[in-house]
Amino acid sequence: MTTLRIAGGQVLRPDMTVEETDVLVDQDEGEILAVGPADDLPEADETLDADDGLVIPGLVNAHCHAAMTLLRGYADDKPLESWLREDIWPVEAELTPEDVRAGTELGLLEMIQSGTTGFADMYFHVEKVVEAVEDAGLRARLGHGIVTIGRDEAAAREDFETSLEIAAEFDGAADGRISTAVMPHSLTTVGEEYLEEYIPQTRELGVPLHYHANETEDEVSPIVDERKERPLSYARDMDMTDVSDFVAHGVHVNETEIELLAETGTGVIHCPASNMKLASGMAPIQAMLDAGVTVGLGTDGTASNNDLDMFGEMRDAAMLGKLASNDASAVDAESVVRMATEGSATALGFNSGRIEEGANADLAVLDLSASHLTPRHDLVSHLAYAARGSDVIHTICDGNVLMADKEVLIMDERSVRKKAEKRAKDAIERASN
Ligand SMILES: CSC[C@H]1O[C@@H](n2cnc3c(O)ncnc32)[C@H](O)[C@@H]1O
Ligand SMILES: [Zn+2]
Repeated sequence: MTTLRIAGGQVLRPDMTVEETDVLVDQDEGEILAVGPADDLPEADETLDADDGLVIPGLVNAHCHAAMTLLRGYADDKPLESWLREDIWPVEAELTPEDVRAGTELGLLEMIQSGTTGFADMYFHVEKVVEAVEDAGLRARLGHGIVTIGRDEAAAREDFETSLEIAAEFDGAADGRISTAVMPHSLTTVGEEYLEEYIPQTRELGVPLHYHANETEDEVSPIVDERKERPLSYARDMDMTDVSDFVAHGVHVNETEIELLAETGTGVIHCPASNMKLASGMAPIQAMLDAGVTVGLGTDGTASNNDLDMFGEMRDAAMLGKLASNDASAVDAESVVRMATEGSATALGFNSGRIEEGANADLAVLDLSASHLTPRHDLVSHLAYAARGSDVIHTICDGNVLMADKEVLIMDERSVRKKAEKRAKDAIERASN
């Protein structure tokens, strides 16, 4: 057995207490072997110094489109519908498989540098996303996003079938770090006839569903007008609210839908920065937490955020949650730290997000010596309100050190950035011709 010790740090435990202790990792199994004082643990093959640092579970970005790093800053300050149709989709139509690979690599680099070790991704050319994740050493639930509106029947069927094939082919890839889901884009961009036909096949395959739901009012009202029922009630009718399923956004949900989410165990991935930037609305997160809904946290794509820093997302979630509830005690520091760790991991079906024996060895270490983290009254407060992705010094996933002392070991940072820069410019140029 090859072992790694993360030594001398303050460690965030699952009950949100912080204790000075060491973490011992079995690198072959990619699991945490033990958490305990240095003197009680056996010697390890390798040691990572966490002195003056805070050891946390690797953050889990439970909804994103990693390759959209290519579109960061390309189209800002517009609402969802026109942003997608006028700006984003025309460029995405030009993206080649190698563009998706380059954009995903850039996204993964940013994740590693900011302490994210796991994520869920909905995109296309997913075989390239798989390659990038395999090489970068992260953990991910991946899927091909299905859109049927505006497509003829053959193309719509092909899209759904691609999603099923991708989910079947890559589930368990990269030694189990990659799992999959079938990913209809949303309840308004995929036709009912296709959901009726293909959701039973998804269930047979045994993978979860992931889709955008109740993101904007404009997305809710056509469903309510046409069907006289709420979107998530329609989703339940379509067998799309299993305990393994998770929806992105859940901004415009009413009390009945919150109950439905809690009863079925369907996860909700809160994306506060995207919701603010696209002016989609304020999700009732405290009400969902009170009802017992599994709530995770995601950045969405970098074209609507504009970064993949989960520390920023925690802060945004806490701030927006208070505003939405008109209550300063709502969505407190502990709640957002839980969302970004255990909540997201549970929604995605990962055995991560907790530093305890038997959990995946997915970890991040922050340098606490920065002026913006001084004094240290409450480290959970610092995680939620004061820390930044750039405070992360070490990132470990599946027991492997991906970044040590801020040096990314798994990819060549400069060439990843250079390649993405060129491919982004070329794709936008092709789209404007
Ligand atoms: C078909 S692959 C996924 C698809 O989703 C688009 N997208 C990015 N952000 C959002 C969002 O907030 N709501 C809905 N759709 C979004 C992305 O551009 C891809 O086309
Ligand atoms: Zn999205």
